[in-house]
Amino acid sequence: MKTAIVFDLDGTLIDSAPDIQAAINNVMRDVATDPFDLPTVVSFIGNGVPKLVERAMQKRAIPEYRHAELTQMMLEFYDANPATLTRLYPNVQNALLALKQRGHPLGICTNKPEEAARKILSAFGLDEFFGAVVGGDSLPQRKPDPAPLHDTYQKLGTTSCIYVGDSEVDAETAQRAGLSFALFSKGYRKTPVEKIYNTSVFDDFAELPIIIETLV
Ligand SMILES: O=C(O)COP(=O)(O)O
Ligand SMILES: [Mg+2]
Repeated sequence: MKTAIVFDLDGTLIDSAPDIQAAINNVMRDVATDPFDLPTVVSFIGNGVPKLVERAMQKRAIPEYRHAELTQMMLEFYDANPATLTRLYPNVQNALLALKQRGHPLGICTNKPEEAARKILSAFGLDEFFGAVVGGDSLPQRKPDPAPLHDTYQKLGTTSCIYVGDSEVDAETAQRAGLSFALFSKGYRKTPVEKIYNTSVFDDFAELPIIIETLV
């Protein structure tokens, strides 16, 4: 069996921050507090929706007891418009096609809720590329716990896997899973590339198929 290539979603295949910003700012409007600019929202992304809401609440000094309610609100706003302002990064489609044609099983391992992830993939016509989609709410554990990543490539029927992601969380997940990690440098990371665990770094998806061939 060929090596599985598993991808993170937010900040890796898709630039989704503008839709996430719109949803969290709808929540902020409903609780009568100020909206967030895009860089601030980007700094909240990476550990899933409940954590994003927690970070937003801390910034606006909203009392903790409202967390479940505001998380539910966020999920509803986001689910209504998960792919309105979201864009694929350049050359993603061709890279997926090239990897698929070479026989690599492809999967998604994201901290985004699974249903939203599936909706976005289908909105961009990418759903048929992926044999497994594991979200932040698919298992009791979420990244950086390695369990969702192990689950993704096991669902693809392989034992070898390369993870492709954009963040510190993805790097830690791959490292804890004992896997190679290709870091997309143009996503939502907060730390210099040199300080993030990786086996390879790329800034354009046109380079990815070649990088993968050197790693397998
Ligand atoms: O939902 C998040 O916070 C991050 O999602 P990702 O794992 O696809 O980057
Ligand atoms: Mg990401």
